[in-house]
Amino acid sequence: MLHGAGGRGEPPGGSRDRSPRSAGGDPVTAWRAVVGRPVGALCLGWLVVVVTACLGADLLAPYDPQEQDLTAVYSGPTGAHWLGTDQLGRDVLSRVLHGGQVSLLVVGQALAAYLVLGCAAGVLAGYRRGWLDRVVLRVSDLALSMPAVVILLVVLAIFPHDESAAMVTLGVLSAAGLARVVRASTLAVREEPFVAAARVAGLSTPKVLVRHVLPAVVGPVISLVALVAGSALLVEASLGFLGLGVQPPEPSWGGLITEASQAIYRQPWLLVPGGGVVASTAIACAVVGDVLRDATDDRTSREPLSWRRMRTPVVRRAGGPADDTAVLSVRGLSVRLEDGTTVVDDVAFDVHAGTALGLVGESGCGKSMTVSAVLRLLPPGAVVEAAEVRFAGRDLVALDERGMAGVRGGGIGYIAQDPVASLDPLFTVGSQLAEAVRHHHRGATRDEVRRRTVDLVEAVHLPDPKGVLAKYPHQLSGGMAQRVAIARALAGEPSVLIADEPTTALDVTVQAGILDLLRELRERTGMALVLVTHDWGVVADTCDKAVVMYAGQVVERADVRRVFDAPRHPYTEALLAADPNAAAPGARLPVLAGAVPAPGHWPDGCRFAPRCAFATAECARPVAETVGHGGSHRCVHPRRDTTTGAAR
Ligand SMILES: Nc1ncnc2c1ncn2[C@@H]1O[C@H](COP(=O)(O)OP(=O)(O)OP(=O)(O)O)[C@@H](O)[C@H]1O
Repeated sequence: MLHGAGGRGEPPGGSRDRSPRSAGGDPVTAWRAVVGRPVGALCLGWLVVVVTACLGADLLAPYDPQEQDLTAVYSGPTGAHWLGTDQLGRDVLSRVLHGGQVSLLVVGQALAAYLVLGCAAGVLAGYRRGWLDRVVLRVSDLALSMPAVVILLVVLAIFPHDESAAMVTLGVLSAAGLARVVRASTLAVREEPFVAAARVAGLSTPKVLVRHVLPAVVGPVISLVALVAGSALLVEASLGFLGLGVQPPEPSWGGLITEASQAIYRQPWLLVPGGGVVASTAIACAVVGDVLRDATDDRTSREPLSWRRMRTPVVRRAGGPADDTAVLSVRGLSVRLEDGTTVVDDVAFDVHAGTALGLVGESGCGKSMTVSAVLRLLPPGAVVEAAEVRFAGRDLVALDERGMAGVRGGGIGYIAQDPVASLDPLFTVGSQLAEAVRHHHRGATRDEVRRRTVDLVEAVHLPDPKGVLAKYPHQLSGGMAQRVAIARALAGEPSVLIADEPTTALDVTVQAGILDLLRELRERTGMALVLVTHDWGVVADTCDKAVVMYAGQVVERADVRRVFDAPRHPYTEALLAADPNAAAPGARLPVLAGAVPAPGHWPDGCRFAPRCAFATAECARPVAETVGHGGSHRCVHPRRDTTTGAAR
């Protein structure tokens, strides 16, 4: 049966632009990717030449495909017959071109059935769910389990030599695979806020499907169609070769191969034109499909910060020495994007084994970029500069890409902002956890991998581990998905776990459960935690130290208790005052007016000055970090240190 392959990949690590439209669903981008790769362009060019030549056979073929010349049988290539002649002296080039018309027509019929049925069933099942979804899944299971060749033989027994009937049947049977892929893409896109918004806006279901859902699945579909076209062509040629398809003297590519095989000792050359055109066209379809799949694969193109886009260059710069007692110590870390804007500026922090560090700040302050820079998982074109990133005694700045690949997941685990989006909708939890276990425990037996996946699910306290392993990501609640994401991050037994907003999308009770789990894992394994958050409640509950970021810089760093009791930077103070967790019932919640300036528009002096109630002319000068009393701040008018009484 003809199945398109779905690529597998490591989980994405980023958070920006989750729209499936950018998930490689854009056909223009996909075709550009094909043309941009020499092998893709070559194969696409070959397909265009073959299809055009066959469609224009009436004009291009030098002879009538049936015209015989018994004085020139088995002639081999000559000036008059470029590809030679066959046993009846017929021109082989003309027969290849006309035969291609027949073969491509029936392949086209198979693809039409494949596309119409696969897309319609997949979109309706994924969008409507319920009984329709169950029926489509059962029917596709049935179709996938049926031996396609036997069914084709039955169809050809009922409709002798009717290649169209056989190929349409093939398309229908193969559509089961497409329906499943389209269903999975539709399931993902139907939960997108823009689809919900379209529904709320009153768009009818067909309009929502055509305008919002179908465009998102176009990318995977065209790559599958190209892959399936190659396989269908081979099936058509095989039917012709077996004498079950188009009958002589009508030319077809399969028939040409049969005729050539009968004259293999007399004129071996004859096998080259027929066999060559079938093989090269099928290979070209497969290569184009493969390149398209790479270009449209969610897992490679969805996230700018994906695990696959990890060739972020790193440049060493001058800066203070790392703290050797910390498991992760960062000094002078900056991130510059492709357009030259700096989004993270000279950040430093330390995390010790068994402790938790909270990276706090408003949205856009550079928290996610900072942790992504440590892992070197940044958007294409971004550059990391660092004096030192020391992890477990190793200098990560000196590591090449191979070395970093070993650190990711194994040494430093990462949990992305959106746990559901980081799980592949096409595979069960079990297969995704097993993939992570196999990656980190090379050589583990099947039983060991299975045991370890169950252990991981148990470690994150998910009830009924076997049931959970059999589930697909869309069957998990947000809290379950987050626990699965944590389990997968634990597969490599990391010594540092970075969690980017691990509780943002969860309700309060589930949030508390996840934080308890992270705390318990830290205590049990001695792993260090870095939590990226804008929620002071998470910092208070889970962290030992806090690093407050504003406009790409660290503005304050101290023990959590100290930050809560006596914040030194006015930004920290204002952020704490605006924290709803600490608000007095009935009292108005103070609001921090204004917004974080965008990168590239940062003031020269203190970046917080335009929003600061205590700013003076002094603040227009660059402000250095002041270190002391177990912390640091970057302010010329720090708030009173109530723990010592010092104004500065
Ligand atoms: N892929 C990207 N391309 C261009 N700019 C980006 C990209 N990702 C982030 N930025 C910019 O970098 C800056 C820092 O973003 P970052 O995501 O690190 O902030 P954050 O503090 O983690 O915010 P949030 O809590 O919203 O994730 C922002 O101004 C953001 O617009």
